Amino acid sequence: MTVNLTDKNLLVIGLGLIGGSLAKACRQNKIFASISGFSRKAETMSDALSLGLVDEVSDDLQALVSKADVIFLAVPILSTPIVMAQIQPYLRNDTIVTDGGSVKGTVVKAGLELLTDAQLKMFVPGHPIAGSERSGVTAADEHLYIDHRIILTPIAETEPEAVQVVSQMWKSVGAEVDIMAWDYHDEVLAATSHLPHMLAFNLVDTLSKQSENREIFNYAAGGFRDFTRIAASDPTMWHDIFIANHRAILKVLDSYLDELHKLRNAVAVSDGEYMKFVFQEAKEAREHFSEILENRARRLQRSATHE
Ligand SMILES: NC(=O)C1=CN([C@@H]2O[C@H](COP(=O)(O)OP(=O)(O)OC[C@H]3O[C@@H](n4cnc5c(N)ncnc54)[C@H](O)[C@@H]3O)[C@@H](O)[C@H]2O)C=CC1
Ligand SMILES: O=C(O)C(=O)Cc1ccc(O)cc1
Repeated sequence: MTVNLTDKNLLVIGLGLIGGSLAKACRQNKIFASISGFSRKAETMSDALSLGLVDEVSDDLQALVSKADVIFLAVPILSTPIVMAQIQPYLRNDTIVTDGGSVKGTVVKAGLELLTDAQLKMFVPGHPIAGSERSGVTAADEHLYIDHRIILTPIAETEPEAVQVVSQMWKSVGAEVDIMAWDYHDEVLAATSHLPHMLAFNLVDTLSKQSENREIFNYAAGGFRDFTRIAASDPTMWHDIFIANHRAILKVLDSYLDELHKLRNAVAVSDGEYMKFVFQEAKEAREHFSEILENRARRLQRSATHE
């Protein structure tokens, strides 16, 4: 079912990479009747206005929230409960509240604690699996979400109609929407996103502290260059993610450390057979992953040509 968003107002709170990109894409594609923006710093709000990301900004959060039909929260994950508490008194019962935070447990918990029963019906936690190491209002990119997945994690109280509106918003900017339970989301993302970021921060920090290894940055190519890109991600955002999802991250980190120790021992005793076994399994996993990605690209291509 297609939902009409063209008579609705979108309010984006947090005008950085994720919020700014959604606002810009929705504005350029004329998805909503109007797009309002709010961010902590006045300078970010005036930049968002002059960069054409939003139609209006204001420091009057009450007025913005009162007229919003859909509110997208795109602030660091530990700031999300604070912002939710600020907007809650002004939410209408038909205003949809959604977000883009990388950890869903914290957002779901905040919603359950702060929102009324009526407001919970309109609560649709979400997470775009799209982004980069860049942050801030100037990083906003209207193409960011094209062909990327968005995970929505509605709770038992969420009305299907609210999920439909949020799905429609994301599809309108070129994304694909998946629905998942919030706790499963946090476990999956701990493994696929949070652990790799931890390894990148740790590896780049470790090597940069070894003065004799400074030279290696001059020769950073291929794999290590990718690690350095990820290690340039925003420290506040990742501080919040590691605190918010620590239980799931520790679980996957511990099993990773066990496997790393086994590989270390194989290197120590030159157990080539074990090494080859691990490398071969990893290669096969990557080939399987590439196949999934290619099939997905073909599927997206087919649905684009049929539209
Ligand atoms: N950067 C990425 O690649 C991705 C980030 N996310 C999630 O999206 C959310 C936003 O991340 P980014 O856009 O990358 O961060 P960002 O740093 O680019 O933007 C965040 C914005 O929120 C503002 N802000 C912070 N606290 C605020 C408050 N209390 N009230 C109002 N505004 C406030 C900041 O001033 C900034 O303008 C985070 O929860 C993050 O986990 C999700 C997917 C990808
Ligand atoms: O830059 C990268 O490689 C990313 O992985 C971006 C990213 C960061 C955080 C998320 O929650 C989702 C995507």
